[in-house]
Amino acid sequence: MSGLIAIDVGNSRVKLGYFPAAGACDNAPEGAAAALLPIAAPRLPEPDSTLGLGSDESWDEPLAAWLDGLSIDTLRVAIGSVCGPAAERIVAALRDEAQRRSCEINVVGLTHENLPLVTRVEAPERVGVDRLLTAVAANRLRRPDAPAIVVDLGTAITVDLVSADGGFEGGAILPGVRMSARALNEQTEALPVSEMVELDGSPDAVGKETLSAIRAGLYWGAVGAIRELIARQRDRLTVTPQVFLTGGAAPSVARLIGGPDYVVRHAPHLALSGAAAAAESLASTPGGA
Ligand SMILES: Nc1ncnc2c1ncn2[C@@H]1O[C@H](COP(=O)(O)OP(=O)(O)O)[C@@H](O)[C@H]1O
Ligand SMILES: CC(C)(COP(=O)(O)O)[C@@H](O)C(=O)NCCC(=O)O
Ligand SMILES: [K+]
Repeated sequence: MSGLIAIDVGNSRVKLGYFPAAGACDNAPEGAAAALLPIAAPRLPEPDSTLGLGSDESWDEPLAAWLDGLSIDTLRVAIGSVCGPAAERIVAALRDEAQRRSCEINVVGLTHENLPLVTRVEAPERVGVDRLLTAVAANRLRRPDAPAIVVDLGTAITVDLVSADGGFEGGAILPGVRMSARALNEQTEALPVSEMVELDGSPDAVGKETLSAIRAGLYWGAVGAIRELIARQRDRLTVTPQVFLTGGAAPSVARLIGGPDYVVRHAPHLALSGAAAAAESLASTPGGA
């Protein structure tokens, strides 16, 4: 059995997902649900199992344990990266594992050039491939007549527009929650660092001491910025968009982003699923991987 290992290399974490059926097209929905989807866009592949690796952790043990649980005889890998050193590290770790297990390894790097996605931006090669991968995934999730807005709350926060014809139109980039927390600490004399765990749950907007005030600002600042960007992107559209939310900070803000005229869906593995969808489309392209 081989399946596919999709990898999304971000600036904070490397995310791996195992897709046992990637390459096969047996997961398209039937009946009424199928009528809601474009013919060329079967349902989004979902990972059976995922692994997240932080840059300051050791990777060998968790990676070996995760691979043991998959019982695969070939490492078929599709990788999308916005952080070169972490990408090199994970590919080296996988090659070591392949050698140790005497199994074949095949790594495909995903770039704007081999994704099933039209980009309407000035320099597609400079757009983070994670943004493009989530757009590929959004094209598998959205109704064929509806545009999508994809919000990725990672190291940075991105809010991107995918038009109803499936094109990546660009979007907005702002500092992520942890990055903002660190900047407040590093660039002032008096402000402490607010740890991420302290952002779980909605803080009171009127902080009664410094840390509570920082928490209020970071949390509601991110929520407000995202809501404003969605509203402004939505203003350009004639059809109500579907909004998809992903990334490390998505669970804590998901329920607060919804607006009066759009529906928000939390999709935890959007970039991984987009990478699996891209690998599927490459495998079905003559001359593809
Ligand atoms: N409990 C939390 N509350 C708010 N934000 C969080 C929390 N946990 C993680 N984050 C945010 O998620 C980011 C990591 O998300 P991730 O999607 O893995 O990033 P990347 O793709 O950039 O590596 C952190 O930088 C931080 O901003
Ligand atoms: C905006 C990003 C830093 C987000 O990365 P992440 O938060 O997922 O680590 C990444 O997509 C990137 O490096 N982009 C390059 C510039 C661009 O997308 O236009
Ligand atoms: K990301």
